[in-house]
Amino acid sequence: MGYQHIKVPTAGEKITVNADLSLNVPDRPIIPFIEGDGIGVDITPVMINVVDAAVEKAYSGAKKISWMEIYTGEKAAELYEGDWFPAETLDAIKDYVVGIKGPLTTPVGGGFRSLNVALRQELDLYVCQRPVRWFEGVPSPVKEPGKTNMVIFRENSEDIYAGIEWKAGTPEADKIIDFFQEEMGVTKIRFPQECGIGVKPVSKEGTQRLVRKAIQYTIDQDLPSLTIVHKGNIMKFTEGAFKTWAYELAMEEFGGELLDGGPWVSIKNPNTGKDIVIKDVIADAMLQQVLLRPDEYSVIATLNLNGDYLSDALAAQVGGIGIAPGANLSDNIALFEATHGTAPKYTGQDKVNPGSLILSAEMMLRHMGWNEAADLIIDGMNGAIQAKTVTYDFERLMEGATLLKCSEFGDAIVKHMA
Ligand SMILES: NC(=O)C1=CN([C@@H]2O[C@H](COP(=O)(O)OP(=O)(O)OC[C@H]3O[C@@H](n4cnc5c(N)ncnc54)[C@H](OP(=O)(O)O)[C@@H]3O)[C@@H](O)[C@H]2O)C=CC1
Ligand SMILES: O=C(O)CCC(=O)C(=O)O
Ligand SMILES: [Mg+2]
Repeated sequence: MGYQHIKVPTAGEKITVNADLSLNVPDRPIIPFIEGDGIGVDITPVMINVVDAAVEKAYSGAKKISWMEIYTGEKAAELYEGDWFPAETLDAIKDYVVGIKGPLTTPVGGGFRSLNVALRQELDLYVCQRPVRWFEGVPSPVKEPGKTNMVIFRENSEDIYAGIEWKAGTPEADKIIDFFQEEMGVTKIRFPQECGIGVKPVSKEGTQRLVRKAIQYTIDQDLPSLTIVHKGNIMKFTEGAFKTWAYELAMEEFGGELLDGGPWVSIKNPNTGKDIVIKDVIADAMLQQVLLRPDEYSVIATLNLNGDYLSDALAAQVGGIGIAPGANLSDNIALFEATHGTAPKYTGQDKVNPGSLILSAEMMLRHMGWNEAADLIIDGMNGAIQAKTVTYDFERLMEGATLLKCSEFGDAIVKHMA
């Protein structure tokens, strides 16, 4: 395919997807990447160096990634004459099926809508998978951070996060308010004048495709429980329905049985014969549960906004969003990205922690079946942290640590690859 600005590497081949959704990964796959705005300029080159070093060390030249830069955000706007979200970026991700991105800026309270959310929506990347684990030695605000080991499955296409909203005072907002009041009998809009309106779509299909992935992951990884997190006591037909549909799926597709009359459900792991408990917790209570009793939670399935809040909160528990990785997944496309944003005050200072994006790349290598290279990244990360050679976010909380720049932390990870 001919692109306007994307330069396809001359060496390398596409990863392709088989009918059973497994991947064919050539020894020289072309991987598209978006550098990202703000600190993207700092962390993305470091991520690429670390991944290249791990792949070289693991396979001695027999495998190598051909990186292909694609553009969204500020860099795209410069290159594509004001187009922040070029169509060929989407084409490239669809075509190459595995990619990685740095963070992208979203203005608050006006301006354009989130490009991160737009990528998820346009590519129907309906799972946002965010693992939360502690690396020994990382400073944490809790006493026993090692007890926090969870994987969040955040619904990535629906909810109030879909961006269906109208500004206060516009004819559109007034029209919706009139409709609610005059045709739907709504009397609870406290101040109908100058009132913004947002819509929260939550569907059975959207819920169940997310929960199906979360349950399958719990089975495949031989984990003990899945917790549905919702605010269904208040938002009955959106968050409450999410809970109901999640339990229904566990019963209907995974042979679940009610525990003590329900609503908790038990399913059997078909691979190990062990029981898996499917339970639910209301979202506000969950925020205190994960702090006080983290070892009772393993896999979490939740709605888009809850998942956004919970992933930053849990990241803080194990050392902060400097090392919180993530993946956006559809059935055949995977776009990996850090949990954090563009941290604009640090742009270009070679200062921030590249760990989040590096660990996102580690997830990408596992997705590709390159586990040896992924293992080296984990070894390198462990080694750099245990040597107390870390970026500012850890250094300021550790005793006797050496402060490294972003790029130097990347070098330390490479040095400590076993
Ligand atoms: N997926 C994406 O691309 C995302 C994009 N965004 C966007 O990013 C922009 C900025 O958002 P903001 O709310 O400030 O959140 P950020 O996640 O960008 O930053 C908040 C704080 O988190 C810490 N932090 C973030 N990244 C790192 C890192 N790599 N290493 C160490 N510390 C880090 C810093 O803390 P400290 O000040 O203590 O040093 C920083 O000030 C917004 O436009 C937002 O929409 C936000 C989230 C996700
Ligand atoms: O798109 C954005 O700007 C923010 C997204 C975000 O916070 C997230 O997905 O975790
Ligand atoms: Mg977030």
